[in-house]
Amino acid sequence: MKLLLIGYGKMGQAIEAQAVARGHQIAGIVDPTRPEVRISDFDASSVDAAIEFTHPDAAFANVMECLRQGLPVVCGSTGWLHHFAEAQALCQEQNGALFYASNYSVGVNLFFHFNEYIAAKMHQFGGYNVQVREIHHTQKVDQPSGTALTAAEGILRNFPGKATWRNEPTEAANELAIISERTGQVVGTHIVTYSSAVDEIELKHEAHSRDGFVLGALLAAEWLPSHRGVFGMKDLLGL
Ligand SMILES: NC(=O)C1=CN([C@@H]2O[C@H](COP(=O)(O)OP(=O)(O)OC[C@H]3O[C@@H](n4cnc5c(N)ncnc54)[C@H](OP(=O)(O)O)[C@@H]3O)[C@@H](O)[C@H]2O)C=CC1
Ligand SMILES: O=C(O)C1=N[C@H](C(=O)O)C[C@H](O)C1
Repeated sequence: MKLLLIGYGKMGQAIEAQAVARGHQIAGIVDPTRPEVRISDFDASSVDAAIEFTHPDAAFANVMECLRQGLPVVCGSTGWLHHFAEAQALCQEQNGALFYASNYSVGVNLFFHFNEYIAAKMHQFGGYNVQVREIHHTQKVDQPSGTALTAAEGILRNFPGKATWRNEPTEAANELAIISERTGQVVGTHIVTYSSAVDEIELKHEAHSRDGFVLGALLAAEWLPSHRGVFGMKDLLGL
């Protein structure tokens, strides 16, 4: 496949290495270090899929540009989902293809799945409070992480005692606390804790490297060109 990489930081560079190892060609790399290369230089005749891992302030414009150029786009950037409905609308209007996941790791998507099941059971039996904690490297610009937000949304859908989330400890029973920590080079750790007066249950995902995110993004890029619409990891993994 011919892939366009948008963003050539930690994820973009890791994706390039695994993509080449899987037999793909890199049709172009769009990044501030290469101002001469633009998304508008590419279309469906030169690129099978674009993979976007940039910055919360850049992702929306990049995704919109890909859709306008008729490029299937796999986006992993976090912190821009307040614009997601606009991207969905353009995708539908253009009969395009957009894939988004706050986390491309297969393990994290199983973690989301089990977390929703546990949240529903915990609420059913009562007596438990719940909290989300995420730990990342100090270069991360958005907070809470996209993954923590997806986990929190899964809890809010299944644990009716919680109505909203707050990115700090909270005493309000109807608020779900998301605690964010930034330290060292931590790739990404997410912990959901259910605690009662008598015990505690923890669901934890710890990424040992970026390889799991990269593999998931490449699987999405290989799957997306034969589909039309807006998709996520549940579609890819059949969860
Ligand atoms: N969904 C998932 O599974 C994962 C998501 N992420 C998310 O992906 C994003 C990128 O992460 P990561 O690679 O670690 O970040 P990095 O900061 O290492 O890399 C981002 C790159 O994008 C570049 N960039 C900034 N603006 C633009 C633009 N308008 N067009 C093209 N490139 C641009 C940056 O350039 P410069 O430095 O010059 O600004 C930098 O080279 C983050 O939002 C992160 O949260 C990360 C890992 C997994
Ligand atoms: O910025 C990162 O590094 C990561 N971002 C994603 C997020 O915000 O959840 C996914 C992963 O945790 C790494």
